Amino acid sequence: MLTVTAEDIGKKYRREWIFRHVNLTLTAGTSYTFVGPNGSGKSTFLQLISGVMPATEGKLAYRLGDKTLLPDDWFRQVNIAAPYLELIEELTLQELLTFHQTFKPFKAGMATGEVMERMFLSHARNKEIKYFSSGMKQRVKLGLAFFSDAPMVILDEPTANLDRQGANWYLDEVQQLGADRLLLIGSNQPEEYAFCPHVLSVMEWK
Ligand SMILES: Nc1ncnc2c1ncn2[C@@H]1O[C@H](COP(=O)(O)OP(=O)(O)OP(=O)(O)O)[C@@H](O)[C@H]1O
Repeated sequence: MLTVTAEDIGKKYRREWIFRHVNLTLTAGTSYTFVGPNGSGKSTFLQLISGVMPATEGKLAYRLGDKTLLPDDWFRQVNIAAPYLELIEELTLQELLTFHQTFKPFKAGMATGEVMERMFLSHARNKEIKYFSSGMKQRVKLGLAFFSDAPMVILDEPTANLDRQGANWYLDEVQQLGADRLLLIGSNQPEEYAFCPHVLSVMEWK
């Protein structure tokens, strides 16, 4: 089981502390949602937790069972879908999924065709991502996060750009993530995380 521990972490941009003295342990097998108004620090916190951005102070540790992982190995544990992460626009969907699989395989037994079906995007397999609508791109981002094989899934603003049908698809798939996963969500939309047992406000870290 994956455990991520934050010990007294804080993040400062220029002279402004976004949050400080954050202590928590996130354990696989459940989900956590981080809420707060625009600009409160949800995305910043999730980027710190995923290891893509360093904290200004404090310590972050990933443990798999009793083994502490080196930061270089953290990215293998994380699937992340977020507005600031771009897809490779020049590739077709088929090419993107094939490329993605070379560094992060899909869950056991899933081929690219099945992944496209689960995204409801099989009809667009030969279309370049740059010609996808914003909602189609969001389905690709979420699908990569749902169906790639890693113990932690981070979803920042998961239903951004999705229509009602897309939002229902998200709710259906997110609740099918394995019971051994660690799911982290950044959200301002209660319907995105109604199922989530742990809701934490980043405003409490100011
Ligand atoms: N690269 C950066 N340089 C300077 N300040 C930044 C940078 N990135 C974010 N900030 C600031 O950090 C604060 C937190 O931003 P963040 O994007 O984490 O908030 P958020 O809660 O995710 O907001 P939203 O709900 O609008 O997505 C904001 O005041 C923002 O202006």
